[in-house]
Amino acid sequence: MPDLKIQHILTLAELFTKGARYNFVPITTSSLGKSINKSQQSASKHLVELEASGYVERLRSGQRVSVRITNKGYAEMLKISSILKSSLESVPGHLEFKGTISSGMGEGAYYMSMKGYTKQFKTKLGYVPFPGTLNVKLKDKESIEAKRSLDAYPAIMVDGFSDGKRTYGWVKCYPAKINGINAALILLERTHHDDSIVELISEENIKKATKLSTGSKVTIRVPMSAKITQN
Ligand SMILES: Cc1cc2nc3c(=O)[nH]c(=O)nc-3n(C[C@H](O)[C@H](O)[C@H](O)COP(=O)(O)O)c2cc1C
Ligand SMILES: Nc1ccn([C@@H]2O[C@H](COP(=O)(O)OP(=O)(O)O)[C@@H](O)[C@H]2O)c(=O)n1
Repeated sequence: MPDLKIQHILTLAELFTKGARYNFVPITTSSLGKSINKSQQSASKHLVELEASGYVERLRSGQRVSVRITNKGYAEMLKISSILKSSLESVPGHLEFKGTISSGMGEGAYYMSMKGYTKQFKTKLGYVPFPGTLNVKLKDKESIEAKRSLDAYPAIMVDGFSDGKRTYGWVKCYPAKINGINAALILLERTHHDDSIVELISEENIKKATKLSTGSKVTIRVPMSAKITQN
C-alpha cells in the first residue's frame, strides 16, 4: 500500500487536474489550499512532504513556484486508482434480509386486488401479482437496518390514488429474489407493520411455489444499483 495520506492524494489529484503530469505548472499554495479545502499553510506543507518523498518536483524562480508530478507520483496514483476501482466495482450487488415467514390479518389480499393498484403493477412491474403479500419477520438487526436503508435507493413507484371515498397510499417496489423466486419487496406509505416486517409480492404464490409455510426461514436478496437518491 502506498504511504500517501489522503491530503497528499487530494493534492496530487489537484496537480493532475492543473496539468502537472508532464509540465512544471506555476502554483500558489493559497489557490491549491482552496481547491482541496485546506489552509494555505497546510497546502504548502503537503507540497514539501510530497517533494521529500519524491512524488513531485518543485522549481523556484523568485516568488514563483512551479510543480511537476514525478513518475513515482504518477505510479502511486495509478495504484490507488486501481485499488479504488476494483474495490468499488466488486460490491456484492445486493441487500440481504433474513427472517421467517409470518402471517398477518389478511389485509394484503384486499389491497392487492384493487384496480388502482393492479393496473399500475401490470404496467410498472410487467405482471399482475398474486393477490396478497408474503410477510417476513426479520430476525436480526442487520436485516432491519437493511430495510431502513432501502428507502434511499431507487424504486419502482406505484402511486397512491383515491376512489372517491378514501385515499390509498403509495407502494415502492424493489425487485427481489426469495428462495429463488422472483418477487418484489414493497415499502408502503401506510401500514400497520413496524420495521421488523417486510412484505413481498410476486406473480406466484410464494408459499405454494417454495413449499414453505409460516415459521420457515427465508433469505431475500434485493439487487442494488450503486445509485443513491437524495431525500
Ligand atoms: C398494495 C398495498 C397498499 C396498501 N395501502 C394501504 C393504505 O392505503 N392504507 C392503509 O392503512 N394500509 C395500506 N396497506 C397496508 C395494509 O393495511 C397492511 O399494513 C399490510 O400491508 C397487510 O397486512 P396483513 O399482513 O395483516 O395482511 C397496503 C398494503 C398493500 C399491500
Ligand atoms: N406472493 C404471495 C403473496 C401472498 N402469499 C400468501 O398468501 C396468503 C394471503 O396473503 P395475505 O396478504 O392476504 O395474508 P396475510 O399476509 O395477512 O397472512 C398468505 O398466506 C400469504 O403468506 C404468498 O404465498 N405469496
